[in-house]
Amino acid sequence: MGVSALIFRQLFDAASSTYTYLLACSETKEAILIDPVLEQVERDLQLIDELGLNLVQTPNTHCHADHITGSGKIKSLRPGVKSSISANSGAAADIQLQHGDTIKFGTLELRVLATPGHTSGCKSFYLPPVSPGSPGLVFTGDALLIRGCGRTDFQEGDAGLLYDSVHSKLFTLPDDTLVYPAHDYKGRTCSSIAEEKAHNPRLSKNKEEFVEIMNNLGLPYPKQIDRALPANLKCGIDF
Ligand SMILES: N[C@@H](CCC(=O)N[C@@H](CSS)C(=O)NCC(=O)O)C(=O)O
Ligand SMILES: [Fe+2]
Repeated sequence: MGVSALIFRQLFDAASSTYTYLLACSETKEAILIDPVLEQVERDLQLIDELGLNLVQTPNTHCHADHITGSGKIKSLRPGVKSSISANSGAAADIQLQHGDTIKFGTLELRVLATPGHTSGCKSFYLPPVSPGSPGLVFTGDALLIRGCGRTDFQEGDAGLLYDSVHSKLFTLPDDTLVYPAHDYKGRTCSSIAEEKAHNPRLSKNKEEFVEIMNNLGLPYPKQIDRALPANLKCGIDF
């Protein structure tokens, strides 16, 4: 399998600072779209069509609190597409993901890793190296952000659990694994496991210090939370 086996695009929603990821198998053209955003569905489907891809699934890393998922709208426009999210997110989806599952697209597959703590249903998606010497990719949702992590003050948040998830499931991946988060608020696009182990100002601390930091973030609630959470429990239908 060569490097060109993977087609990969990182897409951005400026209103919520959310990253959506398009991954496709270059051999079969089967594609998945991780964490689509409702307001960007037309843009993303246009790109998929322009690249000649066949979208099969829209995996969500978790039940988002700051924006509405595009999964429901995509399903209404492309009835063959399946939505997916963690089984213990409480959210409706065609496929309920569990730790250890795989998400297949053509000859490639993502491994589902349970990384709870920001929410109890948070999952990360790991794509092992597609060719010898190339790095794996991990899509970390809000569990691990670049030089940060998801907040733990709502949606079943649990700072100690998040620390254990990141250290046991993400920091044990190969150091050169590229980290692609669900958000960045400072214009950064990508990191690596080695970088985050060394320089993440929260997660490089010990667990006690981490919990203390997380309990004192003092962040305002996301602006769209009251609209986003009920909609995302219904696969992104806005009431
Ligand atoms: N200002 C934004 C929301 C910012 C925010 O709370 N982001 C979340 C991820 S979305 S649930 C978070 O976990 N942030 C951690 C951090 O350290 O910033 C809005 O109003 O939407
Ligand atoms: Fe979140």
